[in-house]
Amino acid sequence: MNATAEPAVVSADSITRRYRTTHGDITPVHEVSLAVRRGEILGIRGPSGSGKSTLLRLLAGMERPDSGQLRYRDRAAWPARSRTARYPRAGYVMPIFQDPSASLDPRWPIWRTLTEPLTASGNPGRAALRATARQWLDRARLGHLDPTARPGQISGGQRQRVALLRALIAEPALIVADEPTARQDVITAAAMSELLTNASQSGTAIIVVSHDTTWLRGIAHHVLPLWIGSPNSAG
Ligand SMILES: Nc1ncnc2c1ncn2[C@@H]1O[C@H](COP(=O)(O)OP(=O)(O)OP(=O)(O)O)[C@@H](O)[C@H]1O
Repeated sequence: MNATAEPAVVSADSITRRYRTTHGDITPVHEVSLAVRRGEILGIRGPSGSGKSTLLRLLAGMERPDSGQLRYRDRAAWPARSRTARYPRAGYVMPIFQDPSASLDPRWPIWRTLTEPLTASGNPGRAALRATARQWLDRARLGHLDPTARPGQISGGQRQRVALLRALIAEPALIVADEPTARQDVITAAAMSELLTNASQSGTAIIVVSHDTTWLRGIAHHVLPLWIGSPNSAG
């Protein structure tokens, strides 16, 4: 099978998500179509309330579209009547949320959070895991952090970088990241760009939401602009 025939890591065909609120129905995601292949980075931008986070939740399989088709590789993501999305394998998608606390266990030291995905296929030992964690922390300009610190003992921006590192170490097929640079300065945002670009060059498909259009244009192969209340497509 050649690269062009390979199915997209994730594709959406006219997906729509509607919420019922006390003020009536709202449809933050309306007939969005896109496809992201191995090694591609799709950027998503749009004004506040245009449905960026909702779309990421749909693409990560955390919420089911009300209509339209979501596919992982060439399989429907949501089997009929299923309450959970169907992934081709465990760890297929790694989401990185705006609030990184959601993906970091407050009781665990950073080194353990980072290297936990590596212990799924055997335990290389605490010293080796700590050394690996330190190497990754260096790459995100976090080499000065105490790897035994808990998430509550580091800053919000540092937590966000730790959440990104955790996702990268897990080597998923797809990363969806919501505003990963929102709390970063220019230098750390550049370090995150480099990490994401390296991951995409190793084959990871990446979907990233950002308000920072300059940063997004620098990193993404395509950018999908969202507006409030209109159909969108990309890929
Ligand atoms: N679970 C929900 N129930 C009801 N309404 C929701 C729900 N989730 C999101 N919304 C509404 O959908 C709209 C889009 O929200 P969403 O968070 O996707 O926008 P966004 O583009 O990510 O915004 P921001 O840039 O401010 O983070 C908003 O009006 C929001 O209030």
